[in-house]
Amino acid sequence: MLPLMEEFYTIQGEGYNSGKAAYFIRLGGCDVGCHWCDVKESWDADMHPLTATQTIVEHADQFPGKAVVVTGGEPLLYNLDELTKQLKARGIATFIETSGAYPLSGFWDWICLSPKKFKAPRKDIAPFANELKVIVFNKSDFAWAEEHAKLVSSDCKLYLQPEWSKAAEMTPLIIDYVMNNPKWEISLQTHKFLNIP
Ligand SMILES: C[S@@+](CC[C@H](N)C(=O)[O-])C[C@H]1O[C@@H](n2cnc3c(N)ncnc32)[C@H](O)[C@@H]1O
Ligand SMILES: Nc1nc2[nH]cc(C(=O)O)c2c(=O)[nH]1
Ligand code: SF4
Ligand SMILES: [Mg+2]
Repeated sequence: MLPLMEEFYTIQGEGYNSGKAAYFIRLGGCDVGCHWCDVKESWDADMHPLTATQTIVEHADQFPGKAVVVTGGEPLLYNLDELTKQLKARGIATFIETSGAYPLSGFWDWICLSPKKFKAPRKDIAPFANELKVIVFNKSDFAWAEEHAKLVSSDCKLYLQPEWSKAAEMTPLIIDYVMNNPKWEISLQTHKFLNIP
Protein backbone atom coordinates (compact mmCIF):
# COMPACT_ATOMS: atom_id res chain seq x y z
CA MET A 1 0.00 0.00 0.00
CA LEU A 2 1.26 3.47 -0.90
CA PRO A 3 -0.22 6.93 -0.15
CA LEU A 4 -1.38 8.02 -3.60
CA MET A 5 -1.98 11.75 -4.06
CA GLU A 6 -2.78 11.67 -7.77
CA GLU A 7 -2.10 9.75 -10.96
CA PHE A 8 -2.32 11.21 -14.45
CA TYR A 9 -1.24 10.51 -17.99
CA THR A 10 0.66 13.42 -19.48
CA ILE A 11 3.91 14.44 -21.16
CA GLN A 12 7.09 14.41 -19.07
CA GLY A 13 7.85 18.12 -18.92
CA GLU A 14 11.34 18.17 -17.43
CA GLY A 15 14.83 16.88 -18.01
CA TYR A 16 16.14 14.19 -20.31
CA ASN A 17 12.77 12.49 -20.94
CA SER A 18 11.00 15.77 -21.61
CA GLY A 19 8.47 15.38 -24.42
CA LYS A 20 7.71 11.71 -23.79
CA ALA A 21 4.26 10.44 -22.86
CA ALA A 22 4.24 9.02 -19.33
CA TYR A 23 1.87 8.03 -16.55
CA PHE A 24 2.64 9.99 -13.37
CA ILE A 25 2.22 8.39 -9.94
CA ARG A 26 2.47 11.07 -7.25
CA LEU A 27 2.99 9.67 -3.75
CA GLY A 28 2.18 11.75 -0.66
CA GLY A 29 4.67 12.62 2.06
CA CYS A 30 7.76 14.83 2.11
CA ASP A 31 9.76 16.46 4.92
CA VAL A 32 12.47 18.10 2.81
CA GLY A 33 10.71 21.46 3.07
CA CYS A 34 11.70 23.36 -0.09
CA HIS A 35 10.05 26.77 0.47
CA TRP A 36 9.43 27.07 -3.30
CA CYS A 37 8.01 23.54 -3.76
CA ASP A 38 5.27 23.54 -6.41
CA VAL A 39 3.33 20.64 -4.79
CA LYS A 40 3.14 21.49 -1.08
CA GLU A 41 -0.24 19.68 -0.97
CA SER A 42 1.80 16.48 -1.23
CA TRP A 43 3.73 16.96 2.00
CA ASP A 44 1.31 15.40 4.50
CA ALA A 45 1.12 11.68 3.69
CA ASP A 46 -1.98 11.28 5.88
CA MET A 47 -3.94 13.44 3.43
CA HIS A 48 -3.56 10.83 0.70
CA PRO A 49 -5.33 7.46 0.58
CA LEU A 50 -3.31 4.29 1.00
CA THR A 51 -3.72 2.53 -2.32
CA ALA A 52 -2.80 -1.03 -3.27
CA THR A 53 0.28 -1.31 -5.45
CA GLN A 54 -1.54 -3.68 -7.81
CA THR A 55 -4.32 -1.10 -8.32
CA ILE A 56 -1.80 1.61 -9.20
CA VAL A 57 -0.06 -0.74 -11.66
CA GLU A 58 -3.35 -1.73 -13.31
CA HIS A 59 -4.22 1.94 -13.81
CA ALA A 60 -0.81 2.68 -15.33
CA ASP A 61 -1.22 -0.24 -17.74
CA GLN A 62 -4.40 1.29 -19.27
CA PHE A 63 -2.38 3.85 -21.24
CA PRO A 64 -0.40 3.46 -24.47
CA GLY A 65 2.72 5.27 -23.22
CA LYS A 66 4.49 2.41 -21.47
CA ALA A 67 6.48 4.61 -19.09
CA VAL A 68 5.73 5.67 -15.53
CA VAL A 69 7.20 8.59 -13.58
CA VAL A 70 7.08 7.98 -9.83
CA THR A 71 7.21 11.33 -8.04
CA GLY A 72 5.74 13.06 -5.01
CA GLY A 73 6.19 14.25 -2.41
CA GLU A 74 9.37 12.30 -1.84
CA PRO A 75 8.77 8.85 -3.33
CA LEU A 76 11.82 7.27 -1.66
CA LEU A 77 10.15 7.62 1.73
CA TYR A 78 8.69 4.26 0.70
CA ASN A 79 10.22 1.01 -0.45
CA LEU A 80 9.44 0.93 -4.16
CA ASP A 81 10.72 -2.58 -4.96
CA GLU A 82 7.26 -4.13 -5.32
CA LEU A 83 5.76 -1.24 -7.33
CA THR A 84 8.61 -1.18 -9.83
CA LYS A 85 8.81 -4.99 -10.04
CA GLN A 86 5.13 -5.12 -11.01
CA LEU A 87 5.47 -2.27 -13.53
CA LYS A 88 8.46 -3.88 -15.20
CA ALA A 89 6.68 -7.26 -15.33
CA ARG A 90 4.13 -5.51 -17.56
CA GLY A 91 6.82 -4.01 -19.77
CA ILE A 92 6.40 -0.50 -18.36
CA ALA A 93 9.56 1.62 -18.08
CA THR A 94 10.18 3.08 -14.62
CA PHE A 95 11.40 6.63 -14.05
CA ILE A 96 11.75 8.34 -10.66
CA GLU A 97 12.00 11.98 -9.54
CA THR A 98 13.74 12.16 -6.17
CA SER A 99 15.57 14.51 -3.84
CA GLY A 100 17.72 11.55 -2.77
CA ALA A 101 17.13 12.27 0.92
CA TYR A 102 16.03 8.68 1.64
CA PRO A 103 17.48 5.25 0.78
CA LEU A 104 17.24 4.17 -2.83
CA SER A 105 14.81 1.30 -3.46
CA GLY A 106 13.11 0.02 -6.61
CA PHE A 107 14.22 -1.08 -10.08
CA TRP A 108 14.65 1.93 -12.33
CA ASP A 109 15.21 2.67 -16.00
CA TRP A 110 15.86 6.34 -15.22
CA ILE A 111 16.72 8.10 -11.96
CA CYS A 112 16.44 11.89 -11.82
CA LEU A 113 18.23 13.18 -8.74
CA SER A 114 17.29 16.73 -7.74
CA PRO A 115 19.33 17.51 -4.59
CA LYS A 116 18.00 20.03 -2.08
CA LYS A 117 19.90 22.25 0.37
CA PHE A 118 17.04 21.91 2.86
CA LYS A 119 17.77 18.19 3.37
CA ALA A 120 20.84 17.07 1.48
CA PRO A 121 20.78 13.83 -0.47
CA ARG A 122 22.40 10.66 0.83
CA LYS A 123 25.86 10.36 -0.68
CA ASP A 124 25.19 6.76 -1.76
CA ILE A 125 22.52 7.68 -4.32
CA ALA A 126 24.59 9.95 -6.61
CA PRO A 127 26.43 7.13 -8.46
CA PHE A 128 23.05 5.69 -9.55
CA ALA A 129 21.64 8.93 -10.97
CA ASN A 130 21.07 9.03 -14.73
CA GLU A 131 20.26 12.72 -14.52
CA LEU A 132 21.20 15.43 -12.02
CA LYS A 133 18.64 18.25 -12.11
CA VAL A 134 19.46 21.21 -9.89
CA ILE A 135 16.81 23.87 -9.30
CA VAL A 136 18.25 27.38 -9.52
CA PHE A 137 16.53 29.75 -7.09
CA ASN A 138 19.51 32.03 -6.54
CA LYS A 139 23.15 32.43 -7.60
CA SER A 140 24.47 30.15 -4.86
CA ASP A 141 22.74 27.21 -6.54
CA PHE A 142 25.42 27.08 -9.26
CA ALA A 143 28.03 26.13 -6.64
CA TRP A 144 25.58 23.62 -5.13
CA ALA A 145 25.13 22.14 -8.62
CA GLU A 146 28.91 21.77 -9.16
CA GLU A 147 29.31 20.07 -5.77
CA HIS A 148 26.83 17.40 -6.79
CA ALA A 149 28.21 17.06 -10.30
CA LYS A 150 31.41 15.75 -8.68
CA LEU A 151 29.46 12.90 -7.05
CA VAL A 152 27.54 11.52 -10.03
CA SER A 153 28.83 9.09 -12.67
CA SER A 154 30.66 10.37 -15.75
CA ASP A 155 27.67 9.58 -18.04
CA CYS A 156 25.09 11.31 -15.82
CA LYS A 157 23.24 14.09 -17.68
CA LEU A 158 23.52 17.50 -15.98
CA TYR A 159 20.61 19.95 -15.94
CA LEU A 160 19.95 23.37 -14.46
CA GLN A 161 16.25 24.17 -14.09
CA PRO A 162 15.00 27.61 -13.08
CA GLU A 163 12.79 27.75 -10.01
CA TRP A 164 9.41 28.71 -11.49
CA SER A 165 8.76 31.92 -9.50
CA LYS A 166 12.32 33.17 -10.09
CA ALA A 167 12.55 32.10 -13.74
CA ALA A 168 12.51 35.64 -15.18
CA GLU A 169 15.50 36.57 -13.04
CA MET A 170 17.46 33.29 -13.08
CA THR A 171 17.00 32.05 -16.65
CA PRO A 172 19.40 34.62 -18.16
CA LEU A 173 22.03 33.58 -15.59
CA ILE A 174 21.45 29.91 -16.41
CA ILE A 175 21.81 30.59 -20.14
CA ASP A 176 25.09 32.38 -19.52
CA TYR A 177 26.29 29.59 -17.20
CA VAL A 178 25.50 26.83 -19.70
CA MET A 179 27.24 28.67 -22.53
CA ASN A 180 30.36 28.96 -20.37
CA ASN A 181 30.05 25.47 -18.81
CA PRO A 182 28.63 23.33 -21.61
CA LYS A 183 28.61 20.07 -19.65
CA TRP A 184 25.37 21.54 -18.22
CA GLU A 185 22.09 21.82 -20.15
CA ILE A 186 18.91 23.78 -19.45
CA SER A 187 15.76 22.02 -18.31
CA LEU A 188 12.50 23.98 -18.35
CA GLN A 189 9.18 22.94 -16.82
CA THR A 190 7.67 22.70 -20.29
CA HIS A 191 4.33 21.31 -19.02
CA LYS A 192 3.68 24.68 -17.35
CA PHE A 193 4.04 26.43 -20.72
CA LEU A 194 1.86 23.79 -22.40
CA ASN A 195 -0.84 24.09 -19.70
CA ILE A 196 -0.90 20.37 -19.06
CA PRO A 197 -0.52 18.57 -15.70
C1 LIG B 1 7.76 18.18 -6.75
S1 LIG B 1 9.29 17.32 -6.90
C2 LIG B 1 8.88 15.67 -6.33
C3 LIG B 1 10.03 14.71 -6.34
C4 LIG B 1 11.11 14.92 -5.28
N1 LIG B 1 10.58 15.30 -4.01
C5 LIG B 1 12.12 15.94 -5.74
O1 LIG B 1 12.11 17.07 -5.24
O2 LIG B 1 12.93 15.60 -6.63
C6 LIG B 1 9.46 17.06 -8.68
C7 LIG B 1 10.46 17.94 -9.39
O3 LIG B 1 9.98 19.28 -9.41
C8 LIG B 1 11.03 20.14 -9.09
N2 LIG B 1 10.44 21.38 -8.57
C9 LIG B 1 9.63 21.48 -7.48
N3 LIG B 1 9.23 22.75 -7.30
C10 LIG B 1 9.77 23.47 -8.31
C11 LIG B 1 9.71 24.86 -8.67
N4 LIG B 1 9.04 25.74 -7.94
N5 LIG B 1 10.39 25.24 -9.78
C12 LIG B 1 11.11 24.35 -10.50
N6 LIG B 1 11.18 23.04 -10.22
C13 LIG B 1 10.54 22.60 -9.13
C14 LIG B 1 11.85 19.34 -8.09
O4 LIG B 1 13.17 19.80 -7.93
C15 LIG B 1 11.82 17.97 -8.70
O5 LIG B 1 12.85 17.85 -9.67
N1 LIG C 1 4.24 17.11 -17.02
C1 LIG C 1 4.92 17.02 -15.87
N2 LIG C 1 6.23 16.72 -15.89
C2 LIG C 1 6.86 16.59 -14.69
N3 LIG C 1 8.14 16.21 -14.48
C3 LIG C 1 8.36 16.12 -13.15
C4 LIG C 1 7.18 16.46 -12.48
C5 LIG C 1 7.00 16.27 -11.03
O1 LIG C 1 6.18 16.95 -10.41
O2 LIG C 1 7.69 15.40 -10.49
C6 LIG C 1 6.23 16.78 -13.45
C7 LIG C 1 4.85 17.18 -13.46
O3 LIG C 1 4.22 17.45 -12.43
N4 LIG C 1 4.26 17.26 -14.69
S1 SF4 D 1 11.84 17.52 -1.99
FE1 SF4 D 1 10.46 17.64 -3.74
S2 SF4 D 1 8.35 17.36 -2.93
FE2 SF4 D 1 9.74 17.70 -1.19
S3 SF4 D 1 9.52 19.89 -0.79
FE3 SF4 D 1 11.29 19.67 -2.18
S4 SF4 D 1 10.47 19.83 -4.27
FE4 SF4 D 1 8.72 19.52 -2.88
MG1 LIG E 1 5.63 18.94 -10.98
